[in-house]
This record gives sequence, structure tokens and C-alpha cells, in this order.
Amino acid sequence: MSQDAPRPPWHARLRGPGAAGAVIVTGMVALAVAAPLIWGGTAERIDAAAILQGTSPAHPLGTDNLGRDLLARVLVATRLSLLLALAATLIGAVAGVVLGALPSVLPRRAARLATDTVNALVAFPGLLLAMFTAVVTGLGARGAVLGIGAAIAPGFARLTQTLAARVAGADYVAAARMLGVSRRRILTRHVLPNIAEPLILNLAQAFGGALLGLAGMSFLGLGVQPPQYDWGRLLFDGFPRIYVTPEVALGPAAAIALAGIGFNLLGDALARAAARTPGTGRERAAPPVAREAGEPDPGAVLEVRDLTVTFPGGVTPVRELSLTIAPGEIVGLVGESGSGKSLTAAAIGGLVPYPGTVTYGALRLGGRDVDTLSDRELGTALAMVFQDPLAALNPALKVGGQLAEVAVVHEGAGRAEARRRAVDRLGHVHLPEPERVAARHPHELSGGMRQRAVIAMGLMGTPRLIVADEPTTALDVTVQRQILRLLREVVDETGAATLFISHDIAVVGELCDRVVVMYAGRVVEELPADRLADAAHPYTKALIASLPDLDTDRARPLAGIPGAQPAPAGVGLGCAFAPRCALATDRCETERPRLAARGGGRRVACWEV
Ligand SMILES: Nc1ncnc2c1ncn2[C@@H]1O[C@H](COP(=O)(O)OP(=O)(O)OP(=O)(O)O)[C@@H](O)[C@H]1O
Repeated sequence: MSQDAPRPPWHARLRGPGAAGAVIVTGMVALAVAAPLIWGGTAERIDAAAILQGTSPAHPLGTDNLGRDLLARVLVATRLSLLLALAATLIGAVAGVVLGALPSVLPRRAARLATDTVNALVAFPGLLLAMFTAVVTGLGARGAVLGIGAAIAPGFARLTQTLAARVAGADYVAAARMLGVSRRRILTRHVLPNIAEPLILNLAQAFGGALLGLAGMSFLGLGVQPPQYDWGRLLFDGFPRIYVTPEVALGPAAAIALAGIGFNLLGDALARAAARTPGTGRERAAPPVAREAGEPDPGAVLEVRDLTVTFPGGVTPVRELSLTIAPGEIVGLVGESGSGKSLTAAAIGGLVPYPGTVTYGALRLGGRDVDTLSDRELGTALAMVFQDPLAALNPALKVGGQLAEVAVVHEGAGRAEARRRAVDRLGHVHLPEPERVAARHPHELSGGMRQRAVIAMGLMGTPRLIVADEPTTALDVTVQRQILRLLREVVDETGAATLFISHDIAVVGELCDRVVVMYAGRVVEELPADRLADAAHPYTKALIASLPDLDTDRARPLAGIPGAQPAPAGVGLGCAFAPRCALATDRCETERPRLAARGGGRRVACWEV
């Protein structure tokens, strides 16, 4: 599996303007620390003999109305200017992140209100918002800081919303949702740590903006009041003399401009260097709707009847699908790409992406309608294993911590006990040195080790159903076989019912007890895996025929199935396979065959066989 190359350290990524920004910022910080200690006395010394002077060797930037040296005052003001900007930035960032994160934890209506509020605030001019807040909260440094914080917050809120929405679609967040982890915990443990980097980088840019904003407020007389002084206040005091002794205003103006440029350059460079943040795939899941009651099947762990998944525009990728899985049984769901296998799995786990809708006659786990199961019950009873184990694990957390979370969330286990169990489960899936694996991050493990870790995560609860969606597709052949063996072992041990999704009928035939063949959203054949040679449906036969065997002439192209599967919106009235079927008759074109029992546990939907 390919992995991202390790990133160079920060300092190596800062070149040109970014490096200049870093130098300016470092200088400013050093000045903020040292200047009041070195020039504090000079800045406060009143000299009646040197009132309102211009440039002179003793006072390069002149003096103020009490004869105090303005160069010393500009240098000393660095500390207050930076501290106020820091306070405003932190207030704005914290308020913004909280506001931006709210839609992820609030119920749907309240979340919409929070989003609308952010949208309205972002559209409001920042300086007006700052001045309004400053006037309401009182003139002075405090009011100015709150005002600038208020002006910064909407930008952070919007950034948080955008980043959180992207991470919310990741497989590991879907997996956490499946495990019944609360929305608040998903936010703090899975979403925020993974969006922290761009948020922190944005702080540097926001800081530059806050510095300029505060200087502007002080310059307008809304900010720092005497005897305190920041650069904005010095500019305010020097401005009336700009035509007589311009240096008294230019000194603080230059300091403001230099600091603003420095922080913005640095923030810009850091943000660009970090722009390689990986994206994510899935969208937020919509809750299943329009559910009806049906007859229970007490023996089955999973019972699905007439499951249909629809997207707007008449797109129906899964159509009236029914299947049952008994305890300890592995059922393989097989079909070409786009036949609806993954959406079937997603519908069972309540993970169909918005705006998809799910309807069914029955969807029962352990004899109970999934609708009546709490998130926690569903989380412990159902383990999902995804195709890409790297996407299924939170990159910011250590493997052991992620596994332990399951025990903490579901059983209220203590940290130490949860960790012990996590190490135990990692050993259970034959990971060597499980303690060391537990202490590693997902990117430090190989693809096969990660998939074992994901299976171990499923074993932290007591899974009654395992849904494995192409769990070996991303792995090389040797590792594939190991993972398949492990799955069989886990099923034999736990007695969990397993839905194994694959496009590879050979793998399915080897691992599974029963095979369900899907075509264009429907089941076309179902049969015991050891009777694959007796498959009746022309599509199943074609799938088997397209497999290479020992006698296959490797120099010739594979016996592929001619034609293409119809798109989910383009399935007609008749048999969807008819256009590709050598046996098709007029009846196949106009009338859809229903699944009919053929004895020996076989069901086939075909008029001609
Ligand atoms: N969010 C969506 N909106 C609209 N159509 C979708 C969406 N997700 C999937 N589909 C459609 O549903 C069909 C079935 O998708 P699904 O992912 O279930 O197929 P699959 O059999 O698992 O294929 P693969 O092996 O490639 O994953 C596809 O044709 C796809 O275009």
C-alpha cells in the first residue's frame, strides 16, 4: 500500500517570505520580552525640557507632550500590543471553534440554526462587529480585545465547520458512530484532533489581523487608554503632529506594519506548507426512513427483507433485497462493481450517505428491529471491517487507545482495564508484540497489520454480526489469505454471523458458507458455496467463467462478460441482465423473474434455467 512520504520538519518548509516572516516574528517576541526590562525606565521618564520634540540624536523618534522618548515607548509597547493581540486571537479562536463545532453535536434543527448564525456573522463586516462589541462592552483595552475577538470568531467558525464536515465523512468516524460513540465524544476525540493542525496554523494569520485591528481600535480612541499605551495609542497621540514632526507617528506606524506583515507572512507560509492535508471519502449518514414491520425469523442473526436504497432522481442502487444470515455463518455478497454491495452493507449499518433513503420490510439484528436498538447496542452487536483499514482508523490516535475506547464507551471500563483488553485483542488477531502495536499510530503499521487491528477493534465488543466490505482488496495476495483465515477463525470462535462483500467469486467460494449474487441492485442467485459449480443463473456462470484457472491460456484476454451493467437509474421492467444474456427471450425483456427455490438451498431468478 502506498503511504504519504514523511513530511519535512517545519523549519525546512519555511523558505523565502515565510522565513522572513519567521525572523520578524521571532524578533518581535524577543522585543516583547526584553524591551520593558531594558527601556522601561526610559519610556516613562518625564523630561520637561524636551517636550514635543522631533528627531534628535538623543530621541531618534522625538518625544511626546511630557518629553518621554518615543523610540523607547514604541519598543516597550511591543509587549502590550502583542499580548492584547494574543488575547483577542485566542478569544476569537475558542469562540469560533465552539460555534463551528456546534452543528456536529446539536440535533438537526439546532445545528441548522448554528450554521445560519455563522453564515450571518461571516457576512457581517468584521470592523463594524468589532466596534459594536467594543462600544457595548466598554471603552478600553478589554472592550477592544473582546471586539476584535468577536470579529475573528466567525472566520474560525466557518473554517471549523468546513474542516469538521470533511472529517465527519471519514471511515473512522463512521466506524466510531457504528460503535455507538456519542456525538460529543466523536467531536472531541475524532474530529477536533484531526482538524487541529489547520486551525492552529490559522492562528498565526488571525494574530496578524488582530494586531492590525487592535491598532486601528486604539487609533480610533476605542482601544487602550492612558496611562497604558500600545502601538495604536502611540499612533493616535502622534497623529495630530504628523505634518510638523512626522517621525512621531511614523515610528508606531512602522512597528504595526512590520508586525502585521511578519505574522501574515508566517501564517501564509505555514498554511501553504500544511496544504497537503489528506481528504476523506464518505458523507454524513442519513437515518433510515419509512420502515415497516414484518415477520421475525428467530433463528437468524441478520434478517433483511425487501431492502431498498434510493437516491433522488430515481436512482435505486439496491432493490427489494432479502437475505438472512445464521449464527456462525459467512455469507458472501458478490457482484460486479456498482451492483449495490457496499450500499447494502451501509444500509444494514445505518450509514447510507445523505440524501439516500432506506426502506425495508424487515431489518432485524438478533431478532430485534435495528430501529429499536440503541446506538450502544448496535455498536457492540455489529462490527464493520472496511476496505481501507487506514481510513478506518483515526490517524491522530494510537491503535491501543482506539481499541480501548470501545470498552470505555460501551462498558464503562476503566482506562487500564480497557487498555489491557485492547492489547489482549491485538494478540488475539495474531499481531506480534501486541503491546508495541498498541503504542503505535496507524501509519506505523503495514496494511495487513492495520486490517488485523480493525478486526481486533470489532472484537472489543461482542459482535453478533460482522460486516466486512472488501476487507482484503487493498492488501497483497499473501496478506489477503492471512486475513481471510483470521476472519474464519474469528467467526468460528465468536459464532458471529458474517456478511462478506467481494467482487471476487473465487475468494467468496473459498471463505463463505453461502453465496448471494447481486446484479444491478437485486439478488439474482443464492446458493451454498460448495455448490458454486452447480450455479444456474447465466450471470453467476459468467462470473465463474471469467475466473482464470490452471488451464487458462494466460496470453489470451480473460473471458469477460460482454456489455455493461445498467446504471441504477436505468434498470427497466424486465431482467436487468437480459441485454447481456445469451439465453434472453422477449419475456426476459419485459417481465422480471422472481427468486425461486430450486432445492438444496438454491434460489435463482431466471426464466430460462
Ligand atoms: N451517494 C450516492 N449517490 C448516488 N448514487 C450512488 C451513491 N453511492 C452509490 N451510488 C450508486 O449506487 C451503485 C451501487 O454502489 P455500491 O457502492 O453499493 O456498489 P458496489 O457493488 O459496492 O461496487 P464497488 O465494488 O465498486 O464498491 C453505483 O452504481 C453507484 O453509482
